Amino acid sequence: MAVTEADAPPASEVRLTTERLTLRAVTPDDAEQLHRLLNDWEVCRMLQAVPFPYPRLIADQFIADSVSQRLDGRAYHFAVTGQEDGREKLVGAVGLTLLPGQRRATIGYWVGRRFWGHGVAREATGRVLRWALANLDLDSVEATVAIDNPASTAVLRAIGFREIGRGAETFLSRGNGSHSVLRFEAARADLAPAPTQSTPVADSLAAAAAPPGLPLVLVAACVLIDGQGRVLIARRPEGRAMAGLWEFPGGKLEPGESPEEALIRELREELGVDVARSCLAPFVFASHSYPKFHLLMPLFLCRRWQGHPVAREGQLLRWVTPDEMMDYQMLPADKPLLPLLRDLL
Ligand SMILES: Nc1nc2c([nH]c(=O)n2[C@H]2C[C@H](O)[C@@H](COP(=O)(O)OP(=O)(O)OP(=O)(O)O)O2)c(=O)[nH]1
Ligand SMILES: [Mg+2]
Repeated sequence: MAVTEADAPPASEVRLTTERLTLRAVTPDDAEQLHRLLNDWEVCRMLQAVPFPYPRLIADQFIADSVSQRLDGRAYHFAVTGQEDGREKLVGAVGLTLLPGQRRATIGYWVGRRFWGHGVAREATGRVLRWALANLDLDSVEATVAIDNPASTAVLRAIGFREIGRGAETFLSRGNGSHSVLRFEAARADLAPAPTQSTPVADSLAAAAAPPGLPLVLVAACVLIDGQGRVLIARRPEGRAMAGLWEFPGGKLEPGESPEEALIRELREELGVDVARSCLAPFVFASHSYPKFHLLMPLFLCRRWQGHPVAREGQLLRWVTPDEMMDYQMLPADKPLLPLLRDLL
């Protein structure tokens, strides 16, 4: 998919933090510590592609490969570091490898033995997973765990991975033959905090309009159209439900608001632009059942506004032609609307 991230920091420079840890690109300076931590039978025997003993030369080679893979966007190997006596200390690594052309990736991780039992794998791997689903063109991430590795299985389940099957794989450190493994997968819905709030307006309509049991959520959204017939789309940022998917600017109605009022407020909050009510033309609406709520979303068109749209809420913005828009992974409710928009423009 031809989605360039020119206005986002290049993924090769990504540095992620958690409460206790920093995750950054592996560099040649990590080789010595990495070799010391990984050249440990208890660590190696759980990793498929790591021999035991683990020669220093292979550590150097792994680091050189991971630098070039990161630059090409093929894989992201993070050094997981913590602070000890005021100094940065390597504690483990997390690697994410993209499966070309598939919107899927595999993830793997290890933690040095002396750092076991502190939730490092869970904290670091969960962080990379959330970043990846929000910022790379992915819909799911897979992991494989040796059947005799219950600690790692628990890590994956805690992060939100689901078991999807069993299989057999070779493990370099364990010699010939294949060994039983469990396969896991995590998609956006396994991570995202489900949006639960609905407005009083929505609540009062819910019984009539939504499928049984699903609260109705009212959202107003807008297609901003520029002088060249391009439309503005936004990528939902990390931390939001369905992060990483693209949408039209807008948001939920607050109590007492009309859709137009909500939209004028949202466009100011999200993009810093001012829109007059008379410049909002109703176009179509989306009616879509998500797992936890039913969405009813009027979509307006707008060709005139004041100010230059800027991302005020950490979202990524993109002006796209209607044809280009088809290459973006839009929110599920928006998909039926796209051909209508393309016909219009
Ligand atoms: N803005 C917008 N929301 C959409 C679109 N398609 C679609 O399914 N939605 C859904 C995603 C969300 O569940 C919901 C909008 O909720 P939101 O979380 O963005 O709402 P908001 O901007 O008011 O943000 P917040 O204050 O609740 O954090 O509508 C779309 O094209 N634009
Ligand atoms: Mg919004």
